[in-house]
Amino acid sequence: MLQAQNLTKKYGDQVALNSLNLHIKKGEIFALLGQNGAGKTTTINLFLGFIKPTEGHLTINGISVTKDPQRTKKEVAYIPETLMLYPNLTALENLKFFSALAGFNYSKSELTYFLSKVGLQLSAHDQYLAGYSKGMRQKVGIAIALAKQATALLLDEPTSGLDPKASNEFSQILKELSADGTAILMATHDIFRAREVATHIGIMKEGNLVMIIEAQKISANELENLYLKTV
Ligand SMILES: Nc1ncnc2c1ncn2[C@@H]1O[C@H](COP(=O)(O)OP(=O)(O)OP(=O)(O)O)[C@@H](O)[C@H]1O
Repeated sequence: MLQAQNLTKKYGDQVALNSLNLHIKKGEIFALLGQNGAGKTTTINLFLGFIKPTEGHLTINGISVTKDPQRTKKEVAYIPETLMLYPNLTALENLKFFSALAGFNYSKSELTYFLSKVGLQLSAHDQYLAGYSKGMRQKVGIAIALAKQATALLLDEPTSGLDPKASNEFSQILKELSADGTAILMATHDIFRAREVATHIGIMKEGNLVMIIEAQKISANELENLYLKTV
């Protein structure tokens, strides 16, 4: 689903990402861990087509991101740390707008279904986003991903600033999405959350993916120790 082969990004002499090989399959959640500047956001931005690789190839659902960016943009949904939604529109209006941009014209009951599926209570659907908490806005972001029928979801530090309950709820929604077949790539600094939600964890250091771990095979403590030894 999400595939990178020898993917490299350089800024002059600075190697932001060095020959990354990665394959995230349908239904997998891959969490990227690593210190500031390790190359996590660079990886996500390359998949989004925001930046171009210096070398290597990357595909989403078999489609080349560099050769056919318009098609790959339709395949992915993106949730950054701070989601850019319209504060003066309601959740329903935001969802209608962004799904229309992706070419979908949903009825109100379909839009309501998506917002309810991500755990937004009915009374909030008609409220302006200006009054939403960060956790509620992130849920609207996931609803947009659902409405877009995205095959892959990319997230950059999505739970940063969320309280533990909101973060837990968000993780449960990610698990449901992956169970429905979405491939998920997530950059995070939250080791505990990564172990809890991901199927695979990659540790990055200085532009290199130095280790891939199956999340179920390691405890949170072991992962933290491994991380501290590695970075
Ligand atoms: N536009 C740019 N010009 C020059 N160097 C850049 C640019 N963007 C990123 N870099 C460099 O690439 C490297 C990787 O950065 P990246 O943002 O991918 O790290 P990160 O792992 O996401 O870090 P953080 O945890 O702080 O978000 C860093 O050394 C960074 O300074």
